[in-house]
Amino acid sequence: MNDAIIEQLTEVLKQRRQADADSSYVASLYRDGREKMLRKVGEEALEVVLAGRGDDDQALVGEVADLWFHSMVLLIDAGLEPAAVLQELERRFGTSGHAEKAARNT
Ligand SMILES: N=c1c2ncn([C@@H]3O[C@H](COP(=O)(O)OP(=O)(O)OP(=O)(O)O)[C@@H](O)[C@H]3O)c2ncn1[C@@H]1O[C@H](COP(=O)(O)O)[C@@H](O)[C@H]1O
Repeated sequence: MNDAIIEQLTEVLKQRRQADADSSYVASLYRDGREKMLRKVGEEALEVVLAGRGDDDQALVGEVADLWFHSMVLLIDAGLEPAAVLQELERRFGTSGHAEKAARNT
């Protein structure tokens, strides 16, 4: 498995800002703008929900990959680094969700 895929894909997604929308799907998302990206994220999230109700493991993995991919494009379009999400997960690592929520309410 390629552990560096998020980093590598991030570089490709940034390079695609200069690419031709006719030959690059990512460039076509940048061209079509934020609303198109948000619509894709919403669609892919729904597809994750539908696949999660089914029993096709590969379909679920594929839909989550589509959601992660489109979320990465959104983050880059917003001037953020996908790695920031990894850092946030790392920051949360080891803190129980219940404990974190209780700390928020005190
Ligand atoms: N990981 C992905 C990736 N995952 C999903 N997709 C595309 O996301 C699109 C969305 O899937 P849908 O089923 O919703 O497609 P659709 O109905 O054709 O989409 P719409 O017409 O509704 O926009 C499909 O065209 C998929 O091919 C991706 N396209 C690109 N990448 C990566 O991005 C790189 C750059 O891609 P290009 O910019 O196209 O060269 C590629 O080398 C890959 O590494």
